[in-house]
Amino acid sequence: MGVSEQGASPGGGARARIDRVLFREEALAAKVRELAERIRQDYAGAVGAGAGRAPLTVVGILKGAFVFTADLVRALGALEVPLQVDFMAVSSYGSATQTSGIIRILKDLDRPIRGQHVLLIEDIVDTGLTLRYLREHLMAQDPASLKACVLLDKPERRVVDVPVEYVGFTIPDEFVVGYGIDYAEQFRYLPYIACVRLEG
Ligand SMILES: O=P(O)(O)OC[C@H]1O[C@H](OP(=O)(O)OP(=O)(O)O)[C@H](O)[C@@H]1O
Ligand code: HPA
Ligand SMILES: [Mg+2]
Repeated sequence: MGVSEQGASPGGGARARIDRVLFREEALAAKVRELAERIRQDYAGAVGAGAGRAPLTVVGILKGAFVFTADLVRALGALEVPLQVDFMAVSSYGSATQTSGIIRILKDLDRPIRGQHVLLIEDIVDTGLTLRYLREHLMAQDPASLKACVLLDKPERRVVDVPVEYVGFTIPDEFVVGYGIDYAEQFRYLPYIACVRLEG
């Protein structure tokens, strides 16, 4: 496994090196299947067409959640959960390991979500600022329901309270990369999740 990968940051951040693997590909795949099964059970009878039902729209948050979203929607599809996929792109970290605290919407939803069940998909909840912002933004559009599914939860760094209905793994206060998650745009392509060590 390429745990000694190394790269200079094009975004001007420190050099970064993969330190240790937290979750291997197999562990991530098993967690995705487990989350999909929980979601299937919770939404049974509520999504799709027919009396008392509403469509389910999964909203993947780019860029960090692009891999998780792709895997989760396919796991839900394998369980025959009908859904539509939309994306938002937001950013607040730039090339740093500390949030700027300013969340910028780079891309909003393509289609209205009014009256639909919305499942927001995030890679990580850290300070909670991004998720809180997104929940408020989506709730203002009057969905039938709104839940969040987050692969990684780093509770030690939380600065705002925000509900998270589905959590994959709880992790310690370390900067992580891989499986869509970056440091200064590096390492998103790694099939595993690892801690990164900054040098210089
Ligand atoms: O809980 P928070 O402290 O707000 O941090 C979590 C957010 O930070 C990262 O996104 P980032 O802004 O780096 O953009 P990206 O998804 O394009 O990598 C991550 O993907 C989450 O969206
Ligand atoms: O640990 C992290 N890694 C990458 N991006 C992040 N955004 C919030 N926390 C993290
Ligand atoms: Mg993100």
